[in-house]
Amino acid sequence: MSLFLSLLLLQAAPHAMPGEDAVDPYVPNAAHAGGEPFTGDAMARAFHGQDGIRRVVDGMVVRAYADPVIGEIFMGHDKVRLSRTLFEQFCYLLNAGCSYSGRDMASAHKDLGVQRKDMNRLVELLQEVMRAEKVDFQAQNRFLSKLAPMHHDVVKQ
Ligand code: HEM
Repeated sequence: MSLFLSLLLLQAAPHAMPGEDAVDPYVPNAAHAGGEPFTGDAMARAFHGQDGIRRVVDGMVVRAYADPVIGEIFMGHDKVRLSRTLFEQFCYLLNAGCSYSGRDMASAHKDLGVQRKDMNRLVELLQEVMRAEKVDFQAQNRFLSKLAPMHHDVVKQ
């Protein structure tokens, strides 16, 4: 793609990083993150700030794409965008100073056919990376509880 076209697309989607595929237009909204952020800075500190959250997200994304159980669902989807929007979402929910610019959970997952077992597997991978990041166990569980209600929008009913 020419530099001119890349710059034009970046202007049309102001949050997008170079190399991201275009998605259908939508209006960004904090409610798309699927939950209210924690209050105070305890959770952000437990995840070691934005640098720690970045390590957790990148570790989870790498594991998800390579995973024998759920890798197939991720294959062919834009890893650059997913890494960015997932980071924004986690950082927003953990009250670590970000806003979320991605799609709502129902729209982002509507054609993926995610099943309960896939959700369980992703949670296992997230636990693995939170442990590697040495996130306090109680904070891990608080975060998982924040994500849990989103399964209604993620898992195919
Ligand atoms: C609570 C659990 C989950 C959360 C919080 C979550 C969060 C997200 C976010 C923030 C995005 C990006 C939205 C955007 O860029 O506009 C996304 C996309 C995606 N998610 Fe999830 N997700 C969850 C569960 C899952 C599961 C269990 C799977 C599959 C095993 C999955 C597979 C995907 C895929 C493949 C995409 C890319 C869709 C696309 O490119 O159009 N997600 N998810």
